Amino acid sequence: MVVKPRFPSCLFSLSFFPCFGSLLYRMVSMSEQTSLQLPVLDISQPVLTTSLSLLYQACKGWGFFYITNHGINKDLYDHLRALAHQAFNLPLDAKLKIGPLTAMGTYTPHFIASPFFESLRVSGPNYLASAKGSSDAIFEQPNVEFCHILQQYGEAMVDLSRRILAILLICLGDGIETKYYDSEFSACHGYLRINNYSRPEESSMDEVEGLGMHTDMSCITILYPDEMGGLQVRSKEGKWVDIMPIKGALVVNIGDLLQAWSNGRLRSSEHRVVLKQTANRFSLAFFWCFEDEKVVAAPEEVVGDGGKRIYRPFVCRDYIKFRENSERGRFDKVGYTVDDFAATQDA
Ligand SMILES: O=C(O)CCC(=O)C(=O)O
Ligand SMILES: [Fe+2]
Repeated sequence: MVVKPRFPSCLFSLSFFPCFGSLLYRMVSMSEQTSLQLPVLDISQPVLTTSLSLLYQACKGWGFFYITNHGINKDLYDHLRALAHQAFNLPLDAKLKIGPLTAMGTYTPHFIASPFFESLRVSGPNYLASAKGSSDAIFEQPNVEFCHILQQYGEAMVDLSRRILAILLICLGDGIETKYYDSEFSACHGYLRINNYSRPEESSMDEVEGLGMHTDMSCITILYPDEMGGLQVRSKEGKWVDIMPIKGALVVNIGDLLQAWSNGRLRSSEHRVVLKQTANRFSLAFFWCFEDEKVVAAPEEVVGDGGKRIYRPFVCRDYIKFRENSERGRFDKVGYTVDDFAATQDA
């Protein structure tokens, strides 16, 4: 049987790739070795009902999966990477002209999240205006190419986010997508974080944390990963497992807002980035979020008959403020999550 969600192009088929955690081989004994199998959704193909249950299992267990045939080609990514490289290579005082927090964009310098990480944020819905604000602040000449490519990438991510979200709602049960997609998710907005990682050549450490353990404050995150790898997810038992990059695939993960909205049925997992090589690492993380004033509350049908509500309803903005106040300058520590903010005694 084929399920037809509202966006015809969001139909998908699914396969599995085994992902063996190479780091894990050094960290745990042989008997504890874990191999992680995450579903790979071909987002251009019809969705089979059997595939939905496999996807749901992955989202419940790990909160991560891959998508292919997503329409973002490697040339676009390479081009964006080259242009972003020019921006990150500018002197610090030029980059600081963007932020830390301006209406247009945000630049996060080294030593905020980690000594090895800096990032540039481009916000929607007008990705062109946001990119232009940053670009005009840092480049001496207008950089039209940089702005247009960020606009193209941002808009493509919005479209993908909507399609992925519709599929995830279908996973949550009959009629959930039809009843709640428009009423709950139509005012969602997104932003792109361009992540640039570098570690010093002279470090004697085998590996360093490029981005400390955290959960994402999104409904979903779409990641264009670096082919060198380094992304790791924390299992429920607390073990770190590699999310290996797959050629041509994007990585999707569930964020805190969807975990709360789904009453914990979709998992927002802790993850981090480890740097094993001295080469520059680059990733594009797109966060699809509820609007600030949204009251996040799991609907009755999602909680299920006789189910207990494990989060109290909360305003999205209040959670973001809680996270910002709790985590400033301490990204390297165990971050707070939506559980710390809104879990009820039934959690
Ligand atoms: O760079 C990566 O692979 C992951 C980045 C990430 O987790 C984030 O930006 O929230
Ligand atoms: Fe993340």
